Amino acid sequence: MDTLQELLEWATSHGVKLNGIAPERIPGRGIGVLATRDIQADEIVLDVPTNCLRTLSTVPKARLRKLSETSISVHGILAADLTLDKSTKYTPWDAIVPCAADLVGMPLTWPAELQALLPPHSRELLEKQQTKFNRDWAAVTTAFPDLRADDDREEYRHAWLLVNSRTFYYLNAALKRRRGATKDDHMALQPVADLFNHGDEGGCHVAFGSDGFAFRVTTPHKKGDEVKICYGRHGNDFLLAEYGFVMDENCWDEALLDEVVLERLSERQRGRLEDAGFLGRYVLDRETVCHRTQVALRLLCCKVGEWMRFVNGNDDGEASQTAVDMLLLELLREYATRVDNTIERVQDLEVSQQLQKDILVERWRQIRRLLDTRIEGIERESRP
Ligand SMILES: C[S@@+](CC[C@H](N)C(=O)[O-])C[C@H]1O[C@@H](n2cnc3c(N)ncnc32)[C@H](O)[C@@H]1O
Repeated sequence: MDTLQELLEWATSHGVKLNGIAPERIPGRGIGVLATRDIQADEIVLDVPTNCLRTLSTVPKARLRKLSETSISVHGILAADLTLDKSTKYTPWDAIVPCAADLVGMPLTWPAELQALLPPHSRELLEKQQTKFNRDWAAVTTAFPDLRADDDREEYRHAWLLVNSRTFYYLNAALKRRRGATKDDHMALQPVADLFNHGDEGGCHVAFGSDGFAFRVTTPHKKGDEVKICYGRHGNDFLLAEYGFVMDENCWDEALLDEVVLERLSERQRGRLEDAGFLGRYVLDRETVCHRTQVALRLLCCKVGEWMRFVNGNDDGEASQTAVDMLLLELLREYATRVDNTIERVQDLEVSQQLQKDILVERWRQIRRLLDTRIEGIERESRP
């Protein structure tokens, strides 16, 4: 029998209810969920009862006790449980989750040379991930000293990435009891529900209650349409770092301009911005730059008094807007040139797999398009 069919039979026997949907393999997106008939808005298409979830409460007690003596995260515990579980309890699920080759898009698996060429926001997220992963792995090897070989680390990293990319927000008594647990720790794995791919808008609304999770479509779907959920309002830098993919159409996409903006600022100017709460996180979205960018650039275009009045909301910035726009144009063009150079460097790298390079090049091209859109906008607006 097909592995997806086996998963469905197993899930159904555990109380999972599918209504008008079925998982299918979709080129470029692994497995996804398709409508098997026309679906009306507001229909519940999937119910996953609590007893089907993999959470802290389903980790065998002895294993959980050993791991809890370390400083491991909930994420790390769930990954350790996936690695150490040799029972047949979840065999149908194990058979369909991505294998190592399917996770090559995840930057955590990339060679350092390629990681170094990620856009700044993705790089920042990756560094946090690396720190968290290293801490979790150290904790696992403290609790289970036999797990030390490189192969074990690879296997654990694979499980850790699965948890990273397919858990849902969940809260139960065990999590409430756990000392120091934060929202980030409220994680549950859900067989079948974890097959929904991400869409930037629409799709399904996910409701979590004491009985489990219910997935309700928010818009009508035609038979054969992919039914998606939104993992959050994430730009492509985030999707790349956390999920290993990017989307051409993403209404939440944005690029970080910190590199080119911060370089222009003196120590003193950085200090002023820091004091005012405006140092860094200069964002360009699909339409314009954020207020933080306007504040930072204005410091380079105005006298300090005028800048302070703008920061305090006592000046609308109209008088300095043209100068700010011209400076922004210069910076965007400069960044566009750097993006082109980075694309060339990625393409010239010999250490990584073609697929990894393709994803990264695609991401930089998306950033280039964001820059071009704004560059053309300013050029158009500034024409007499
Ligand atoms: C929760 S799983 C979804 C099911 C997954 N496609 C599978 O085969 O198991 C999340 C992963 O699916 C893939 N994915 C989700 N949404 C996607 C999209 N819109 N485009 C491409 N890949 C996507 C990414 O690899 C992501 O890490």
